[in-house]
Amino acid sequence: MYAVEIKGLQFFYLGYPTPAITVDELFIEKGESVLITGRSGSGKSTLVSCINGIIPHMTSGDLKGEVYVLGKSIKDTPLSKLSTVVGTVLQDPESQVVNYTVEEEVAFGPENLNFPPEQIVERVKESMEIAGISHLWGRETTTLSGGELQRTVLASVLTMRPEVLILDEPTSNIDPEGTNQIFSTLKDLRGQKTLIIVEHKVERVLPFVDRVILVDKGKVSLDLEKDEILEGAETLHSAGVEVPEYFIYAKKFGVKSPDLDTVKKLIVQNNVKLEHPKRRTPENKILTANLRINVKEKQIVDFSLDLWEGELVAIMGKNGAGKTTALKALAGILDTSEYSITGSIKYQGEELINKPVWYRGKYMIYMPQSFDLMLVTNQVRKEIEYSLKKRKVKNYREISEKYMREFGLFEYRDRDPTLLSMGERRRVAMASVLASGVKIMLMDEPTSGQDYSNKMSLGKELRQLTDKGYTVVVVTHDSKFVYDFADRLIVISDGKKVLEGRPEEVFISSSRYGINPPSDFLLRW
Ligand SMILES: Nc1ncnc2c1ncn2[C@@H]1O[C@H](COP(=O)(O)OP(=O)(O)OP(=O)(O)O)[C@@H](O)[C@H]1O
Ligand SMILES: Nc1ncnc2c1ncn2[C@@H]1O[C@H](COP(=O)(O)OP(=O)(O)OP(=O)(O)O)[C@@H](O)[C@H]1O
Repeated sequence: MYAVEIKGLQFFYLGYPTPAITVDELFIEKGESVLITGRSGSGKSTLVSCINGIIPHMTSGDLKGEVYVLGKSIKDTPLSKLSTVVGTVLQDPESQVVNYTVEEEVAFGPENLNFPPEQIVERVKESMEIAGISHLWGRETTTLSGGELQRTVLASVLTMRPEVLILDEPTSNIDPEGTNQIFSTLKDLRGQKTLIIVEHKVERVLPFVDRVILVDKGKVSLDLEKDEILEGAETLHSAGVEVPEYFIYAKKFGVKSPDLDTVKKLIVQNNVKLEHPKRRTPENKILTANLRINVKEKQIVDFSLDLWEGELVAIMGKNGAGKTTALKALAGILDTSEYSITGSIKYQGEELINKPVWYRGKYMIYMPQSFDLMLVTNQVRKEIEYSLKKRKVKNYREISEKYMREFGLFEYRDRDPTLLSMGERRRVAMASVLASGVKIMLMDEPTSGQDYSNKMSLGKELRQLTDKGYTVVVVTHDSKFVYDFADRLIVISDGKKVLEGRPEEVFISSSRYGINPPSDFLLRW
């Protein structure tokens, strides 16, 4: 029996004439680990929704063909039954968490199925251990960091002991070291578990899978054994998937398997010159901050930060290191009834530590991972004018037009921003932030869940902003993005700054803090 068997599948979302996914035949063996990759919107999530039964049980549309999971037809099996054989960790963990404490959340599935209490406790302990969150027993789910939340969802799926486990972009919020630990553990369960991992970043997941499937424009366009990956490198790259540079060189040099050391030797032998990306050294320091943040007597951040005009600074660190808390404290949006914040935040000499958020908003703003949370109106034009009017800018119509043109939004000026693509929504949010007059953008994980081309556009847009003198701080787990675009990298561990410098300087010793250097850096080092 196959773990997954698909024949003649087509799915049409309600009201759409073309199918979002078409698969003639696809078989996944029991115990196999498969990576499903492809650019944003290619149909990956639609495909996995047809495997876990979200389609057709929770999504309206027309499903043609057959999908069997461990012999059960997804059409004829209710979701409550399917959830015991196939578990899914979604990209957006917040939407999946419903309980007050971590252990309640993890126990939720087996409790609903009326398992005996001793069995529930045993399963909860086991899955919290696998997900690396045993220390979070008793914690309220609303106080968790993004990565801790994603691990909680993973544990809650594992308690059902599903034979097929689907992870939709599991590395988007989990730090690289954590991702490796989780995948290694899951791989040890081989033979018992079938793993289906949806991910844009092939390199991250490749060590843990047997097979790579590319979905492009709603169809499976490559289905390769891991050893054949180089044959598909260019196809993957042109389908918008992030493929490391050494794969492309390996293919050029006729190397059979993508081995970084072999490729490095050949680069030297062939006299290929590879440089690090250009960094800039800005001159005007604009901000000096020292922050100590406590919650319930426990110090979670003790951090100093200097910022210069026109630079792009990246902050990296393990899950729970204190990155989000530090950014929110700078912007003045941490709830002071819960967190105690002391220290100093000086913007061009002016002390802001006791100033309210609206006042600091003149200089800096916190942008959450989901830009959508920042959109307040139903028209692109109004969105940008709103920021200008708040600042009482008189010629707001003219200036808003200027911003819309700059951000390539003019043709969408009358559209509802929430109905635009992710890239377009991001540009609306950035334009309205700049229209509000800020000089420093504090961006929390803007690279998370973005495909390669979206990340490249984001990097280029941020570069254009820094060229104009804006300062951008980006919290991210994506070391390739940092290597490609940041001028400076700061690593935080346990709330403290432990490394700082140009990305290529920091990556030399970042592994000890759980940050794996990107292979593009290693190729040049
Ligand atoms: N509920 C829906 N109703 C209508 N169309 C949808 C719905 N969900 C997805 N689509 C469309 O189906 C196509 C495939 O989307 P899907 O979410 O499967 O892509 P994806 O490869 O998983 O993308 P991402 O990497 O961004 O998650 C896209 O064009 C998308 O706009
Ligand atoms: N209200 C709270 N009560 C207890 N602990 C808290 C509270 N708020 C934050 N923490 C803890 O403080 C630490 C820092 O959290 P923060 O969200 O800043 O981490 P992060 O570095 O942004 O992590 P991630 O990469 O997972 O998003 C975490 O261990 C978190 O659990």
